[in-house]
Amino acid sequence: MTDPSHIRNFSIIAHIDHGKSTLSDRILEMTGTIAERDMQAQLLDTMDIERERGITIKSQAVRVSYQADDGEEYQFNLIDTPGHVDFTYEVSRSLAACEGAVLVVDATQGVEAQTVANAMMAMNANLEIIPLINKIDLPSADPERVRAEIEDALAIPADDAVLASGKTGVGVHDLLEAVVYNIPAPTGDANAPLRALIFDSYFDPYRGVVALVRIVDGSMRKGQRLRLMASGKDILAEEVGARHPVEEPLPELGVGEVGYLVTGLKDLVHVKVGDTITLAEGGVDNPLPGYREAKPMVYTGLFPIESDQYEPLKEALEKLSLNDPALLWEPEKSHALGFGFRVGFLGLLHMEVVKERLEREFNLDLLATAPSVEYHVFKQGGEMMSLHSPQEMPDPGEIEHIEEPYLKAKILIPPDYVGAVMDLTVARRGTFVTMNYLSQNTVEMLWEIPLSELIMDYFDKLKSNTKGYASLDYDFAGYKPSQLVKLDILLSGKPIDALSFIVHKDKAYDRGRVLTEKLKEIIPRQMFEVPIQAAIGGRVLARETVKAKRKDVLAKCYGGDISRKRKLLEKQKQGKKRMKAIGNVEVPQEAFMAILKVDD
Ligand SMILES: Nc1nc2c(ncn2[C@@H]2O[C@H](COP(=O)(O)OP(=O)(O)OP(=O)(O)O)[C@@H](O)[C@H]2O)c(=O)[nH]1
Repeated sequence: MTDPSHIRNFSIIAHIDHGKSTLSDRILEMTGTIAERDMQAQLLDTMDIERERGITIKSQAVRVSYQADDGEEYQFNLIDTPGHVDFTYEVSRSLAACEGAVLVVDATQGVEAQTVANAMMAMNANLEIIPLINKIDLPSADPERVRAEIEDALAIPADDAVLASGKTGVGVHDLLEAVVYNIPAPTGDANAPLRALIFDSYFDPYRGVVALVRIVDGSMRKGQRLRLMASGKDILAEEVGARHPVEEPLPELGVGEVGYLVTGLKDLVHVKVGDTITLAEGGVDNPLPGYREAKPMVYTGLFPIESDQYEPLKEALEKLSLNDPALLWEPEKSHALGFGFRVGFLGLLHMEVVKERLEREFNLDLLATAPSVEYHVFKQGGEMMSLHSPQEMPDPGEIEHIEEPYLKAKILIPPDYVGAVMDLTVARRGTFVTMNYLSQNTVEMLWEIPLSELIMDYFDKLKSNTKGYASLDYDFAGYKPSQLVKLDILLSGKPIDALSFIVHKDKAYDRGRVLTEKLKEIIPRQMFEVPIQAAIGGRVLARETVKAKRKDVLAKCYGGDISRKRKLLEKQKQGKKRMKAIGNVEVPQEAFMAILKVDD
């Protein structure tokens, strides 16, 4: 057990890609936690997908010993947090376990939307913030401009901001010293009964559920009987210890320490992140303040391409949810696609990551329908139903009104792009709220925008309309009434439930027209003509036709070049993987996502 005066618990927070993970790697290396030869880039990003995409999805906690210039040895508990807005809730959990935060700002990019959002979260959690201007090795780095931006935009004094490069290691020693001197040591009552905060949890196939904990009062020992206060569940502490990041068992965890607890439970539901752990006997009555639970924002249908993969898909979802409380799912049946699941995600990135994991780690071929949000449909007579899928939409005659989720969106841009953001966001039914200058180079615009519009490729459009300068952060604002209708897509005259979507009345015609044009490009020619129609109720708004196939594909090869012929067949086969026969029409995956890509 370390004396709390020699413990420092901190998070590293930043806008995406500003270099948190690289900086964490360097800290592990420079404190000798990981020998250089064992160093793998982005060590804390343990999931394959995290490493490949260079993004952090799950928070990670690691304990580091640091021999400071004052000759004393300190225990640092460093918590790497995700930067993407989908995973904001992970950041808030991590912050609750810390006394301080290192706010990383890229010296070439300056303050961006999630820099502001994360800094706000850290301030609200009363953390001591150490600003760090990163990537100063880059020729385009402009630390003085960024220093001014941190002060103007965030009101954080930045005279003493650490100048560093996670890549070369310069400035990292300064950072470690700043952590010792600026971040307060944890305080807590060692003699009081145990109170510990669960800030993360995961499922270990051999040991069951492991909770990551921060001890606030008292201590936690192996063999103790403990109580999870929110779920009322009693457990036996099978093992406690610290992560370096390899787990090292310890006899006990004391005040201020961060570590892990092997709970012996087989189910993640009882181990709620944000819950307080106390003693089963003689414990406390008042839990620590919890924090917000993750709630899915977008829903999509996931269907196996081969119907015999339904059970394996269910098992895979069960396994993934063990480790991802934010993932919600229920069975869904589509006339067009058969049996599958409606799955709720925190956002589009979360959705992509989960789909990719299901396909890669569980070897499944899946078809995903276009993401949708949760609508509130008020029926005549007052009953409210939550709609996760356009297919569940009641008949218009039964509906009194519909409400949809809105977001408060914050967009940071250089002043030149205000007009471009206005045009795009108004076209997406956004309502302008206010705008102010954070600094000479940065304008902050606040908007209210329907979530359904945001998930339709809004961010990519925003980026391309502002030459990549815009950054975006958002928060749930609440539900508002909206004039929404269900748009059906018909192939060969039959409505295809899995292709229908919900759209604002005023946009229905345009979106229907663009979508039928897109589908005409996407759906391959078949042996017969395929009419594509967009309709509301029985009224057709737009129509296109996929012409019948004229020749055999192989005819193109003139019988000569064998390798080309093989390649062509190979290509066809791969294409097939992502196709699903709906009636007698082969429909590729892109058709389901085409609605997200309609231009305004
Ligand atoms: N030149 C230079 N590049 C850096 C430095 N730090 C990080 N990078 C690069 O910047 C990119 C993003 O770095 P990451 O460490 O993955 O950023 P992150 O903030 O952890 O990103 P998320 O986990 O996705 O939020 C990578 O390509 C890094 O190689 C630095 O100090 N100098």
